[in-house]
Amino acid sequence: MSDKKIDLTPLKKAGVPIFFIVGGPGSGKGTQCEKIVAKYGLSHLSSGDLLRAEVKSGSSRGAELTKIMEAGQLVPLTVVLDLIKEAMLKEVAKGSKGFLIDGYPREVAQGDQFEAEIMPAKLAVYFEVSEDTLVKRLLKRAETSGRADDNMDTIKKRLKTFNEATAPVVAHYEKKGKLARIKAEGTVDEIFAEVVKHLDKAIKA
Ligand SMILES: Nc1ncnc2c1ncn2[C@H]1C[C@H](O)[C@@H](COP(=O)(O)OP(=O)(O)O)O1
Ligand SMILES: [Mg+2]
Repeated sequence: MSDKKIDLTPLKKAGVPIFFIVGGPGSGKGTQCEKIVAKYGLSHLSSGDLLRAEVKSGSSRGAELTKIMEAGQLVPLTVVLDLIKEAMLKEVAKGSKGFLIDGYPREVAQGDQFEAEIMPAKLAVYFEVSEDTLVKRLLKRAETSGRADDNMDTIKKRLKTFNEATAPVVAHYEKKGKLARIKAEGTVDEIFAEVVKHLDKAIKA
């Protein structure tokens, strides 16, 4: 995966807007992205979904990735970035209007590498939710998601990883003036109304 060079020319030429979607596990990234896709027709790429698909494909990295994800840790940067690049190229070939990169960057270095190799993001959208709410939502999701990481033990580890590695991402984009901080404790529609305000402004700019 990471040993083959990926030609990013078509992606760079397309020059479509890119939005990072950031927030703790269970903050509603996937839920809001679905609504954004319906309204704006952007391509939604969830780094977690890409990794889970890689695991399912039975590739040689699958078993290793499973171990890392079940420990609630972060997968190596180049692995995730390559998966994202390949998925973005596929979408560009289909005429993508822009991207929601959901669950990424998980750490500051991931964002910097993405922007250096691909293109700067327009905005990082951050869903701010208390830990209590995150845990409640994840335990509820666990009833139906079938996800190996939706259990109390892994949830605790994911929250720790989020607080240590991902919280600095928020500060990083805030400093650059590229953060949309959205209080995301309300209903799905209330939160979406806030999302729309930020996206409309960013897409016009
Ligand atoms: N505003 C909201 N209020 C209540 N529950 C919400 C919510 N937004 C999402 N949920 C639910 C849906 C899921 O079962 C769970 C986690 O949402 P998700 O979209 O899968 O989060 P993420 O992709 O950030 O991990 O919480
Ligand atoms: Mg998600």
